[in-house]
Amino acid sequence: MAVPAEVPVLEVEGLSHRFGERKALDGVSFAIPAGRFVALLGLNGAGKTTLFSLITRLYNNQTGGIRVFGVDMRRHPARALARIGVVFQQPTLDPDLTVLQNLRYHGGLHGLSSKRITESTREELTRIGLADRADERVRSLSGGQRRRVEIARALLHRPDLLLLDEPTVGLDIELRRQVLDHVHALCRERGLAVLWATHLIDEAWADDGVVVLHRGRVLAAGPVAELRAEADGVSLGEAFGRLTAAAAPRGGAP
Ligand SMILES: Nc1ncnc2c1ncn2[C@@H]1O[C@H](COP(=O)(O)OP(=O)(O)OP(=O)(O)O)[C@@H](O)[C@H]1O
Repeated sequence: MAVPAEVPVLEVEGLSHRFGERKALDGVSFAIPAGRFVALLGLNGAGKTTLFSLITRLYNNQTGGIRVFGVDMRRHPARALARIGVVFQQPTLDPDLTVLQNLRYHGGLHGLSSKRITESTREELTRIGLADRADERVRSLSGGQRRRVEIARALLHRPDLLLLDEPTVGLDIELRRQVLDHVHALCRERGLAVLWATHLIDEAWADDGVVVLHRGRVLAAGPVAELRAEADGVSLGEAFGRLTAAAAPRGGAP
């Protein structure tokens, strides 16, 4: 179905979430258009994983709305979720299965036909340069290769939005750069919208978008360049530091 270019791939509006007395998210709003890489920057406990859990419907949103290409997550969860791919914080590949078996299993869970799984796995493995490792056990791959297989797996059903929750944890500098390069290329070449949660400032590049999440609130959202310009041209790290330092501590338990 053709979608007007102006409809954001992801719209989050006024989203709040509590764990008992603890407010983990407080009126979170932002949008991501097609082809955009957006870094969700936040310190530990900022609410990044809670936000991902709401977007992937692990939790029901209590207040506010989530729309994927205009499809309301609460009213039409299956339609909205079908357009999302997710890479979790913790590795979720089975190390004793081969790369291909891991991918085929996931494709089956998404209800893809055997033919479509074969086509998609071939395409994705070629894209990440691991087509010749398809029949090896995941255990024999490096950390960076495993991460790329997880990204390939998340793309098998051809989603429009890719969510990655701190996907470079445990990777060295070179592997981190490779994974970042790979995901940026997916945005450019395939028009994928990406939400990349991280506490590492340098993972947001100059041309990316950024959402600064702090203690459950969005302190800033927009292009990295705009955020820096508003802070008199300082680095993103400095701008982030100023924003979070200026934010008044919230009442109640953090
Ligand atoms: N299941 C839960 N029950 C109670 N409190 C929770 C639960 N999950 C998260 N929280 C709290 O909600 C807040 C946000 O946590 P969340 O895990 O979303 O942050 P985060 O930005 O992903 O942090 P990290 O970078 O450490 O993973 C924290 O105060 C956390 O303690």
